[in-house]
Amino acid sequence: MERKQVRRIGVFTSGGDAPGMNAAIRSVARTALHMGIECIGIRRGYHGLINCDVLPLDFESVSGISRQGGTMLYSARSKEFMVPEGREKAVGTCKLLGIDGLVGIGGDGTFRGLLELSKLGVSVVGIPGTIDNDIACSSYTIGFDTACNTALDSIDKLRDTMQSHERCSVVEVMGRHAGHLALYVGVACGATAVVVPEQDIDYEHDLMEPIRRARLSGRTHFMVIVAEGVEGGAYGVAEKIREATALDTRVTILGHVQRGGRPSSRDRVTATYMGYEAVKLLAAGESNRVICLQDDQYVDFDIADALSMKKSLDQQTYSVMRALTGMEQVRLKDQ
Ligand SMILES: Nc1ncnc2c1ncn2[C@@H]1O[C@H](COP(=O)(O)OP(=O)(O)O)[C@@H](O)[C@H]1O
Ligand SMILES: O=P(O)(O)OC[C@H]1O[C@](O)(COP(=O)(O)O)[C@@H](O)[C@@H]1O
Ligand SMILES: [Mg+2]
Repeated sequence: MERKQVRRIGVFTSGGDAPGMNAAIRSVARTALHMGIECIGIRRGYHGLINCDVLPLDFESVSGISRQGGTMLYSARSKEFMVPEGREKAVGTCKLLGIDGLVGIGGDGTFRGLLELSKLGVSVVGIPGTIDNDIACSSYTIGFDTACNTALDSIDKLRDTMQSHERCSVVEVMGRHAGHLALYVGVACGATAVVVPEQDIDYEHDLMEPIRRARLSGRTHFMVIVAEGVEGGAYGVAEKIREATALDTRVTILGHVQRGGRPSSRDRVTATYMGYEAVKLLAAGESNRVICLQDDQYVDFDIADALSMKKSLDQQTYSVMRALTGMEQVRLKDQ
């Protein structure tokens, strides 16, 4: 059977925004135009798809957006799309506009939505865009690098005042369910300890002892990084430290500041490649794929397979962090 020609595609951003999403939008629009395909921007994620909130994209309308944080198409979390009636309306918009394929830029939730749309006959491709870096089939998600650098800028500043006042800083980094960002930031800032939801720790051995050892060797300020998803969050961890060590402890929740700012070169370039690959797949008649980075290569993966995998914490990075913070030394001495 002859394949239907792809003449018009849609692109949208969904879930938590991430620096680099604009570069992905630009790449999708320009690659499509380059291939003779029309590109329609859908605003406000699945909410916009349900309500036909659209913005046709031409070559000029995506000019100069790569250097901007956020997303020119806005992002949203849509409850209506979670029920079949909402999804039927979204399919109705695709039919009304004659959309032959959709590129969704977002995280795991967005991909679950794409999978549902594909079951209703819409061709879909996902691009991983989230500062959480929690998509199992891809070693990298757009926004992670910029978010790490933003967190580091703040932590470097915090260090100055913590050093002056000889305090213990407990910094909460984003990640509802994932500690990738916290771990990476912890290694980069030379933290005293890092606490993530994926790894149980023995607070006395893994947190209080490294602090005491550092104090004994002359250090008078401490930096503890906590992922948002850890039970009790940064406040819970700070309370434990205060009780066990009587240190003057201060909590900083970095929050949404981590999601903003000018995207780094890594995020812009990765987003550009992924946008290009996504359109190529749709144009070739493919559907139900996620663009991934694996061993420095851009590859694609079945969405259902991608969603069935859970991304575990990088054990090499975790081991390096433990060795350098002193968390591991305490254990070895005990054995
Ligand atoms: N299981 C699902 N079925 C259909 N749509 C979903 C599903 N999970 C999430 N979505 C849609 O995707 C949106 C974004 O998901 P969310 O988890 O908030 O962000 P992210 O895509 O960044 O992980 C949700 O608001 C919802 O509209
Ligand atoms: O913007 P909101 O709704 O406050 O959500 C905050 C959450 O979004 C994130 O920034 C990104 O998560 P998603 O990519 O899954 O949307 C998480 O790190 C954070 O826990
Ligand atoms: Mg998510």
